[in-house]
Amino acid sequence: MRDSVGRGAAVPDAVPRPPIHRRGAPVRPYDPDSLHIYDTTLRDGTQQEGLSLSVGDKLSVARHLDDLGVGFIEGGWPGSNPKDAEFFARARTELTLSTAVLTAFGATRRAGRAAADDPQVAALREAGTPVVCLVAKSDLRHVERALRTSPAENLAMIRDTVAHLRAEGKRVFLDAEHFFDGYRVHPEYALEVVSAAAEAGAEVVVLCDTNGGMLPTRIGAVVTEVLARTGARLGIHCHDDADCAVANTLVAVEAGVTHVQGTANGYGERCGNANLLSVIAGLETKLGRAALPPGRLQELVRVSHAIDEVTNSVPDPHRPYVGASAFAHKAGLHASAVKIDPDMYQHIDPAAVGSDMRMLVSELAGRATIELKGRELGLDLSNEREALGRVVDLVKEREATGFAYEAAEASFELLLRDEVTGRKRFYTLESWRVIVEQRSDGQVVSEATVKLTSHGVRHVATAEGNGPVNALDTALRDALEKAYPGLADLELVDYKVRILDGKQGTGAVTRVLVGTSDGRSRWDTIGVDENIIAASWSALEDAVNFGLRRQGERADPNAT
Ligand SMILES: CC(=O)SCCNC(=O)CCNC(=O)[C@H](O)C(C)(C)COP(=O)(O)OP(=O)(O)OC[C@H]1O[C@@H](n2cnc3c(N)ncnc32)[C@H](O)[C@@H]1OP(=O)(O)O
Ligand SMILES: CC(=O)C(=O)O
Repeated sequence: MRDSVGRGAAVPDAVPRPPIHRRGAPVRPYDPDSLHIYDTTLRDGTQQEGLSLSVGDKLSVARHLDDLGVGFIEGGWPGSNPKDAEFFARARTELTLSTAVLTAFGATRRAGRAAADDPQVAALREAGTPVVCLVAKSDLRHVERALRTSPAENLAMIRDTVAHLRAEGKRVFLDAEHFFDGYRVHPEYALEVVSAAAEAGAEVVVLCDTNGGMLPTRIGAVVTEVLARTGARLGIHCHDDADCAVANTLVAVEAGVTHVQGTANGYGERCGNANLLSVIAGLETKLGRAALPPGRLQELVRVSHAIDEVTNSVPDPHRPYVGASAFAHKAGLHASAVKIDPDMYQHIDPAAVGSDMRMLVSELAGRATIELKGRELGLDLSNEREALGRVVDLVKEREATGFAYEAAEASFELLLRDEVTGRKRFYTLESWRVIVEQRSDGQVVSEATVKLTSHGVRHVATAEGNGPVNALDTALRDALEKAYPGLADLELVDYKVRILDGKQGTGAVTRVLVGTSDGRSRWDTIGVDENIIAASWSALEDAVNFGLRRQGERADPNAT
């Protein structure tokens, strides 16, 4: 066998592959003590620009995290502000955690002061949590320039504060701030910080990439060295400024850390923290480490979205594992392979994290895409090669004129069902008309008239609306409601317009997307035309037709 550049090198026929743990049970059993999953959403997560949580919100996020099964929830910095202090006070009576342990975060004592007399340390003591996480400087430059104290006093601040809190009966973790930057310039001092903390009784020393600029190779190498030279139990806390926080965290685990910190959805200061949800998924599905109690990984998507809801964040569809697009397939070639085996274009089984595979129909689709989409819609199209070809052609033709079916799945479903199960119509349209009138008092009113025939009866309806589309929608439904009273349940809930550049030589076209709800579910339809009202009409007609099909209404056999 020759290689692709013809060098004639021997290539083994079968390259042995490393095991992939993505479908089987984790290799190591769940043991929350041997691998700490430490969430800092309520502390570092709230350092994100634009994110501010009430005490009630914080309690609610804590419940979601506990539901997921993380080992530790850092509730905040009790010495920082009244809200965080109140959180810990209310947590005592209002928060019952089943898997997680609540922790309080704060700094070591101030320079030149006894730990017992430091008000900030007192707040940590009084927070009432069994665990305290201290932040300490481990970069000599920060000791000298930010703390403005001596290297020895910084070590004393660490020892005293850890020992004091241990004597108070607390478990202590220590976040070694700027560890990786400090280690590069003054490795011996950074190691002294780790040893000082561990010797004073810190259970875990957490190496922090505070500025988020590290790359995985560096993290792996430093963790290996620090473990070998200190023997301390190590943790990892990474920021995402170089877009490597999750990778850095996983590499640190492979190098031997047994405590990982991160935030839900990666919220956090500047570019955010390591997304703990991705870290958990990576640990479980790729490294064979059980990060959560059995059965909880399937809650990942739900918990991610629930926390987005509380924090008032728009879920990013492209988030790995939990985003709506994480297992959505658009390219026809991908779909053709996925049809044979979803593993061919998926790095894990979406069900493992509580997600689903989805097919996106667009101009990039092929027959396999449509067949799989049909399967999602309950249609077996495996023996419908010709119909599939027609649908692919229709989709491509229409998308070339401005349609975008991936945003309007209901319109696609109508198109597909028309092609494979036959047209189903509920009325014959005679005409529609809209008048927009400005009256002498300055008021602008819209009035629409729709004329149609359904089951042999002609209906004419005129309606006013606060705009031409609203008037048309009302008139269409008024006209049809006698034949189909169930239409009263439908409501137009979203309306979006986009002007698209025309193809060569033609004018610009308008794409209208309409969202409709029946109070239980929502569907999206599309219309495209040079005229905005005509585009809206098409989208409204699809919305009504889809609603009537969904309600199982009887079609009009004479409708055209
Ligand atoms: C890397 C991280 O993300 S760590 C978490 C950072 N989070 C926050 O800062 C949010 C909460 N912070 C706060 O509410 C306030 O900054 C407080 C209450 C902690 C302190 O407020 P202030 O007393 O007004 O001090 P200020 O914020 O200006 O400066 C921080 C002080 O802490 C000192 N400090 C910083 N790190 C440490 C440490 N690890 N141990 C002891 N002292 C420290 C600084 O030297 C500075 O001291 P100075 O007042 O003598 O100059
Ligand atoms: C402790 C912490 O949040 C950091 O070093 O980034």
